[in-house]
Amino acid sequence: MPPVLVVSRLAKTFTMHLRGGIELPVIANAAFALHPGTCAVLGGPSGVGKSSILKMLYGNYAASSGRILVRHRGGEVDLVTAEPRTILDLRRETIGYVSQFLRVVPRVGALDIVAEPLVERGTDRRDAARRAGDLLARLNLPERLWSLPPATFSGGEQQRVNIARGFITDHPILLLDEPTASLDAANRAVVVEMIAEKKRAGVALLGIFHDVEVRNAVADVVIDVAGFAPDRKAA
Ligand SMILES: Nc1ncnc2c1ncn2[C@@H]1O[C@H](COP(=O)(O)OP(=O)(O)OP(=O)(O)O)[C@@H](O)[C@H]1O
Repeated sequence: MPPVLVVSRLAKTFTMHLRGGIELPVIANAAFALHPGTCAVLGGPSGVGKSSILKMLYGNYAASSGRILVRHRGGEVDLVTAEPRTILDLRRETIGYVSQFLRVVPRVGALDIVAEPLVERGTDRRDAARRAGDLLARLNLPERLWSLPPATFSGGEQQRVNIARGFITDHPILLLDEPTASLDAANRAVVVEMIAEKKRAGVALLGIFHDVEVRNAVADVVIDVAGFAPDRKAA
């Protein structure tokens, strides 16, 4: 199967504008590809640039140079040079993202937060709510919490709402930033199973997992981000 996303010669240098413009090279020459039906994992020690890569792939951080070619609407888009509206369209249609923390919307209940991405894409509100409920039940979120805004939920409860929201759509590419960090063993196992289902559905996943057991259970390939480190002597 041809890849759905190809990264080549990707580099990121942060410029610290409030520190006299100090340049901090983090990634030089990253190269890898994501394939349908597989889960790749970004590996390497803390601070090596795993989150920075994930954020560039979602368009949150601008790359300094290189290419991120994504198969999108039957064509190909380079995320590095794409217009903001193209990036928004990519997020709508092609690239999903489960962040580490839920962005809580005041006064919106958990079930509606999970259903929202489907409603936005035109799914009937009742069907979307049913699918949201199925996911929340699967992730063991007590039904009495479904109508409440998650602001007061525990860290693990918020993370499960976030996972349900990220998994409810059918994006062909799914980025996962430590989705199991605050979960207990039972719920980690549910997420591992949900990732396996996405793979069977042909989704290409890329994630950061500090939990070794989860990583071993889901990873088809490990991308060693330390191999993309800039040459400090030359920098
Ligand atoms: N917005 C930013 N501005 C300046 N420096 C940044 C920014 N984001 C990340 N960095 C720096 O880039 C380097 C890589 O950070 P990043 O979060 O990508 O690493 P990581 O491999 O995901 O680490 P961890 O495993 O600890 O989460 C760090 O030295 C960090 O300080």
